[in-house]
Amino acid sequence: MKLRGLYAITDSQLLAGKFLTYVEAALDGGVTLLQYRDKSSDEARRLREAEKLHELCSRYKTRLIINDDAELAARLGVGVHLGQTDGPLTPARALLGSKAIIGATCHDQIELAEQAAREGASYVAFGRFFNSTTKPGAPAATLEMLAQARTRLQLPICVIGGVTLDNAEPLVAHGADLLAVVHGLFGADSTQDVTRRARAFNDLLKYSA
Ligand SMILES: Cc1ncc(COP(=O)(O)OP(=O)(O)O)c(N)n1
Ligand SMILES: Cc1ncsc1CCOP(=O)(O)O
Ligand SMILES: [Mg+2]
Repeated sequence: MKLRGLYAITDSQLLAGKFLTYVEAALDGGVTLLQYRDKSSDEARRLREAEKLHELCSRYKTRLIINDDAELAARLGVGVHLGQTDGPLTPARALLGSKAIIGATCHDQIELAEQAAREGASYVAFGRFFNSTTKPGAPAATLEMLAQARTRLQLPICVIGGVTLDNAEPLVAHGADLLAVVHGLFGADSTQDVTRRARAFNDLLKYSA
């Protein structure tokens, strides 16, 4: 399976009161991966929301990824995204099986990505590339690092952090396969604009590979 396209990531604050309508609008425009990212510890709500997203993703044939929580991913039979402090990849792979999509945060370090590849990651994520209101303190990565990573890694490369329609093109030109976006997608004023943005992100990835 080729992992290339828009990687939409939910944000519980930004999507308050419009969670499912905005997510469905994005799916309508085309989403390769959807990540459920909720940093709260309300486990019951997290399970409920993840189940709803799972249903929606099944309808749109989009793969769901759970941020941070391999146990919840296993419960739903979906993928997981793990940061450097979210637990090791090898047991997550054993828990979720060989077909699950498992992503790893690598900040700006190609060595972390090479290690993640050895441990069975399905894609590696670098960033933040731009200022991010969602995660302002994330370590900064550069286009030069991305180009280097492209030459050294066989895995799909995901880029994250302040990605918008106005700044995504150089990321694609330097080797990104997946554009991971929160505000640049869900910060729209209407569902119609979310769908338009999703289509436009996908168009950026269509013609180069
Ligand atoms: C696609 C993608 N890339 C990076 C991250 C960041 O993961 P992490 O460093 O664990 O930070 P949190 O998102 O958990 O705050 C991500 N979630 N998704
Ligand atoms: C989770 C995460 N990791 C690095 S930046 C970031 C936030 C991405 O959100 P936005 O697209 O709004 O900058
Ligand atoms: Mg994490």
